[in-house]
Amino acid sequence: MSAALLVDSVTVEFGSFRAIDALSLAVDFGEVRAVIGPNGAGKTTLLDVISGITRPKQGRVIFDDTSDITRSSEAVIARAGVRRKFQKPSIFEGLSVYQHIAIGAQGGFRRALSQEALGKRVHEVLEVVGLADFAERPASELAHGQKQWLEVGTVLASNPKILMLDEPVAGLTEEETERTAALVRSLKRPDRAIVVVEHDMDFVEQIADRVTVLHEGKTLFEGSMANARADERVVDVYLGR
Ligand SMILES: Nc1ncnc2c1ncn2[C@@H]1O[C@H](COP(=O)(O)OP(=O)(O)OP(=O)(O)O)[C@@H](O)[C@H]1O
Repeated sequence: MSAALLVDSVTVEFGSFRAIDALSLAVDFGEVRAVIGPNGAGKTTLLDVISGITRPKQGRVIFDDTSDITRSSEAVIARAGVRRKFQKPSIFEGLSVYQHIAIGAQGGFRRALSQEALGKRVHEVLEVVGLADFAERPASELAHGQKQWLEVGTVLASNPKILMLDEPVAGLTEEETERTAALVRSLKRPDRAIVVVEHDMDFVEQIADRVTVLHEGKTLFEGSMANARADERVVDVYLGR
């Protein structure tokens, strides 16, 4: 199996503070990987490095086995198919749900889509994220959970190879969390890797094939969620608190 994403001995420093410390991590195509760990462990910084927002001091990020994206710009990385849903949904005032997804879809293809192809793509995505009945609504009128799904849809519309979700269920109700878990599972594909940062462990257990537990910028544990729960070090620094 080829690695969708290889983080190879990456170090990130902010001044004299080491947020990521010689971290290595490989995510396979077809996999849903959760990255968990206490506040400040370096999870968001890791996503920032992968998406080209933060430059590592050392190390490399390799996409799809061959493509070194360590020094690529955010735009180049996104165009290659490495996409991220940020923690806070970015909703454009005045644009409809449909228009949000359409913007996502147009960003994902090398050539502009025809109106027909675009409409088809947007409707497909609206179905997947459960917002088909809301297409013409102003996105700003959606409930918080629906905004999260809209943001997932906007990213999904570009057909990403690597889909990164930063805290997709923060602030969601139990029912919305269940729906989000079903949504994430439905996005699994043999040619896609999904990386999720989340603090809700029941959600993580439902979606993740494997979890990586970060602590102080290093990997403390990697394996199944069930084994993470049974790992004394993981319980000490994170799960037992
Ligand atoms: N731009 C920055 N400048 C200085 N320090 C930073 C910067 N970004 C992050 N840090 C620090 O790096 C460490 C890792 O932060 P990061 O946001 O990656 O943690 P996290 O695991 O995502 O935490 P949380 O679960 O709270 O989101 C923290 O101590 C944070 O204060």
